[in-house]
Amino acid sequence: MSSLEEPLGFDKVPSMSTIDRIQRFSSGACRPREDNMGFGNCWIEGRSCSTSNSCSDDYEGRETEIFPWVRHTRDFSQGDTLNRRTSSLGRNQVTGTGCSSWYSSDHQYKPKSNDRDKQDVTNKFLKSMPKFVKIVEVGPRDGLQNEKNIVPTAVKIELIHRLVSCGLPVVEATSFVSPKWVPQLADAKDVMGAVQNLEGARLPVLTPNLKGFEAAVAAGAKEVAVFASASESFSKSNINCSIEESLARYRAVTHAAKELSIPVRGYISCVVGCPVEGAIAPSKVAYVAKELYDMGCFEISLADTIGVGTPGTVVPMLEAVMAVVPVEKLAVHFHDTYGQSLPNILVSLQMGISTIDSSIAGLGGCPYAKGASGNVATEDVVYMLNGLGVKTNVDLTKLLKAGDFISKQLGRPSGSKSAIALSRLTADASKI
Ligand SMILES: CC(C)(COP(=O)([O-])OP(=O)([O-])OC[C@H]1O[C@@H](n2cnc3c(N)ncnc32)[C@H](O)[C@@H]1OP(=O)([O-])[O-])[C@@H](O)C(=O)NCCC(=O)NCCSC(=O)C[C@@](C)(O)CC(=O)[O-]
Repeated sequence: MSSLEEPLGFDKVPSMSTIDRIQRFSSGACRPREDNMGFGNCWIEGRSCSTSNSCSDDYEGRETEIFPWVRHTRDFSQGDTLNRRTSSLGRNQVTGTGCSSWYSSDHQYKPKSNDRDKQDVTNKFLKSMPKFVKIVEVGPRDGLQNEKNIVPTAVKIELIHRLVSCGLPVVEATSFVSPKWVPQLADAKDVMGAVQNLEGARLPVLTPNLKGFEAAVAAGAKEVAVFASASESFSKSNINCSIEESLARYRAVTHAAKELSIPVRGYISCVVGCPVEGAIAPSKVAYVAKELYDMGCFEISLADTIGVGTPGTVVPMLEAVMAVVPVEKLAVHFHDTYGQSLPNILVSLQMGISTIDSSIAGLGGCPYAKGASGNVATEDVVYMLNGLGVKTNVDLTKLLKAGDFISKQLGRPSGSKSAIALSRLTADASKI
């Protein structure tokens, strides 16, 4: 068994208990870290991209807007069973019409008024949640870059349209990388050309160097992402250069992007484990994060490329990164190889992160990371966030349809557990 086949656990990090760490970070989740605001210019964040969406001020006004699942007043006698169930199932919320089941009010947790201790526990773990989470959908790019059979361009374009119509604020469209390295996305120019004027979502693309950046801009991209690694070995295998060389390339990209007022997101791969090097030190991740932030990336997405992280390793990694980059500039990107994505997302939320990457139907994987499986499924993330009462502005019913569409195109079942469970529920309901 390689070291990576063992879950990376809490025993690998120094003293302080996980709960202590979570508590330390959760109380200040909404506030900028004044002690760390002195570096890293934020020039790139001019447009509508709100990364401070964990703040309730930011959110308050939006509740009256377009959160379809927030409303519980549909007339279910008219047959809107799926919407009813998908909008309420994950939560302690009862919208039922007589069908008594495990999610009825009998099963809600209701602390008694004199039961302050229990109420304190609930508050401790749930009150620190951000009010709103921005989901960055990476399916069309991360999801499709690893497919054995190349997905037709028209299907990619249709998928992007469907995802945007779900209310997802960001849909990563494709990559302007070498077609020799990633033939699956060799049609980047055609995909971008077809969606560049699509409204309702930002559509960033991956660019590994200046050549890719120029091609992306020429094709109509209005936002890009660069992708570094916390592991030397992975940097070599993914982009054929060292970490330092990659940072120099990305400085050239962010410089060119600044001239054109194009926002640049920065990814860091292998933030807890690398397929070659094993466990990665949090300090290495923090180093790369600070470099990307200082060169002007408006957001840093921390990627557990091979999905080996557990809350035991994710918490200290986030702690190290949050010491050098403000929490509202961070996103998390989990692959679900060991089924750890949702617990990892949960602790990330508790630590104040409010931007989550995910992929429709759990598609995904990196062609240069042996053992990397799909990303956490967007449907599962939205289901959990609904359950926590955290807003996303994403319509789960439409999301399920988009997941169904791409799963059928790929000829395999969805990788989303929520999608599978909810589709059974719909099938059962239609028999009633
Ligand atoms: C970075 C390179 C290009 C270096 O590749 P290289 O071979 O070292 O590049 P080079 O500069 O020596 O050039 C070789 C050839 O590639 C061409 N070339 C050079 N750049 C480009 C470009 N942008 N677009 C198109 N062509 C390009 C260049 O013009 C030349 O063409 P030739 O003269 O031989 O005909 C290559 O390694 C590459 O494309 N790697 C991309 C790998 C990749 O896309 N991986 C998956 C995405 S990252 C990921 O999934 C992780 C993430 C983000 O999701 C987070 C996580 O979960 O970890």
